[in-house]
Amino acid sequence: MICMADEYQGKYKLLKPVFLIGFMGAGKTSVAQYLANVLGLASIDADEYLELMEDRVIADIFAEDGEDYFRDIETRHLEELAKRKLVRLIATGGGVIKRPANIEIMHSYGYTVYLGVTADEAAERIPNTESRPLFKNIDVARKTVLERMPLYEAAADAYVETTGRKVPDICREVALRLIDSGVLVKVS
Ligand SMILES: Nc1ncnc2c1ncn2[C@@H]1O[C@H](COP(=O)(O)OP(=O)(O)O)[C@@H](O)[C@H]1O
Ligand SMILES: O=C(O)C1=C[C@@H](OP(=O)(O)O)[C@@H](O)[C@H](O)C1
Ligand SMILES: [Mg+2]
Repeated sequence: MICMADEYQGKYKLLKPVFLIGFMGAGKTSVAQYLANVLGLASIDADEYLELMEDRVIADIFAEDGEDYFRDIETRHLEELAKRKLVRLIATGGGVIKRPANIEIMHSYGYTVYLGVTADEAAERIPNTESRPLFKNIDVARKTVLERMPLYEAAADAYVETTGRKVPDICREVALRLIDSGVLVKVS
């Protein structure tokens, strides 16, 4: 495994918000946390923020009010996070690309990194799908990945494959892509 710590220790800053996009289980939440810790960046998980603001877990929002309602509040909170003065690494929810307005928000304020994963590997990573109402089962997940693939691709400024790779290795590639694109810069 490639260890990021030695190469990347030090202070880095983001010049604009970075949005991690990709299917459920791609590792958006894990990669945002790991990268933020190693590089000393501010980060936030859009789903966790939404749950905090709404005082309900996502599974309950879907069960009580349905997906359209969830998507409306997802857009509202995404825009709010994108506009914040403190520039962050933002782990989005896997369905963020379903609304063109969300893609517009991410592109007008920041930079998107698409973390690719196969449905089969995502299912191995998240055997308990209770908190992810749209994962349902492997057949639905395979179909959803296929349907969403063109949306992720169209929305992506950069692409990093995660299948068969560990989080530190993925983070190293994400960091390199962000440095190459000029979005991530070293300050000391
Ligand atoms: N590269 C990886 N290899 C193995 N397990 C992973 C990897 N990335 C994430 N995981 C695990 O998969 C699960 C889902 O990861 P998470 O970061 O929540 O994905 P997402 O936010 O994209 O849905 C978690 O249990 C996490 O520890
Ligand atoms: O793909 C989706 O439609 C969703 C993904 C989830 O986030 P993760 O991708 O972090 O699991 C969460 O936003 C919600 O359950 C809907
Ligand atoms: Mg997540």
